[in-house]
Amino acid sequence: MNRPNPPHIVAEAASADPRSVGALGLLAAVASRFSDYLELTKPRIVVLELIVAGAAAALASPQGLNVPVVIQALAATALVAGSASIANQWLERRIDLRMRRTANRPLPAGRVSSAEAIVLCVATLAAGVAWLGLQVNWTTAILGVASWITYVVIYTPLKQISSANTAVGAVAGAIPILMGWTATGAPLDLTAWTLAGVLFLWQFPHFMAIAWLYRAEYARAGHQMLTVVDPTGARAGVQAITGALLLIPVSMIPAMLPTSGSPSLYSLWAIALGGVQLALAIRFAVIRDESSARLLLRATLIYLPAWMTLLLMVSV
Ligand code: HEM
Ligand SMILES: CC(C)=CCC/C(C)=C/CC/C(C)=C/COP(=O)(O)OP(=O)(O)O
Repeated sequence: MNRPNPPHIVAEAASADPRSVGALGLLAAVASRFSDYLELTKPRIVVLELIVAGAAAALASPQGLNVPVVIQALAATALVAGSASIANQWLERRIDLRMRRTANRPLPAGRVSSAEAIVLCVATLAAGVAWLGLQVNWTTAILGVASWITYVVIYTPLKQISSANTAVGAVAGAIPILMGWTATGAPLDLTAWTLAGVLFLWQFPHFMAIAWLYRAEYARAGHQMLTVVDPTGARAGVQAITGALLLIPVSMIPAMLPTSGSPSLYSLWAIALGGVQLALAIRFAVIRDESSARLLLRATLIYLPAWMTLLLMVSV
């Protein structure tokens, strides 16, 4: 809201019709407000969650996807996930001021008020849960509430208390893939739990790289991340490797199930993808410098959509 306009906009505005300036100014104000609200929802995490949930829905519907229902499930999941991130940022609005990465977020920077954030949080949660329950099914709605509670009520305060927070956050982060599955009406079978298992394990290499990159900031904020508890990074390296390693056999399970079309092709690619991620986790654990952490983080962000694409390509 308080961002100054670039000079060319100010100059153009000065010579324009006052009515159009008013309209333009209003439009700019609305757009800026909307972008602050959007930022509160951590949209990039939501988008990746929706990609994996959408892929899970496709995998759960070998007979063909019920597109209108799945689109509604994804939109409603985005509302619930967005609400969780708003609640997380509201709870951490003072703590976030202590980290450069988060200090300019809409709440700590004062661009959005507490009252606005609370209204948005409650409205998106209520709309998302009702939408899921009434238009999709109540199993998916309950999973959404479970993920919201795990993230907001357990994970967020636990960040200040114990490095076990990451495992709890990983549960919250893995639930949306189950939501994509149940949105189709399919029961939670071994394949569904396997997908959730991969997403759960994936978060260890993903986050240990981040925990290393921002270890000084986390320490300043009082967050008990593993790289704060053990500043050498050795334990973070072990957790990154453990997650990346266990993920390979778990990601193999779909190849053994009857729903899989080309098991050997799938296995080969899944081992290759998981292998690259594991190699980078080992490199990070051994070197423990900024570039090895950044490379691992980038690899994790590629792994997930690549693995889901692979699953979709080879499944029935
Ligand atoms: C324990 C669980 C997790 C933790 C603690 C965590 C934490 C973080 C943090 C702090 C960042 C920002 C990194 C930066 O600013 O450089 C980040 C980036 C990201 N995370 Fe996670 N994350 C977790 C799980 C997930 C899950 C489940 C997803 C989605 C499936 C996800 C998707 C992303 C994406 C797409 C980015 C890049 C976004 C950007 O560029 O800002 N994360 N994560
Ligand atoms: C349907 C539903 C409720 C889905 C929830 C999905 C979701 C928001 C997953 C996030 C996983 C996670 C632990 C992110 C890090 O938060 P952080 O607080 O460590 O990140 P920060 O330091 O950037 O705030």
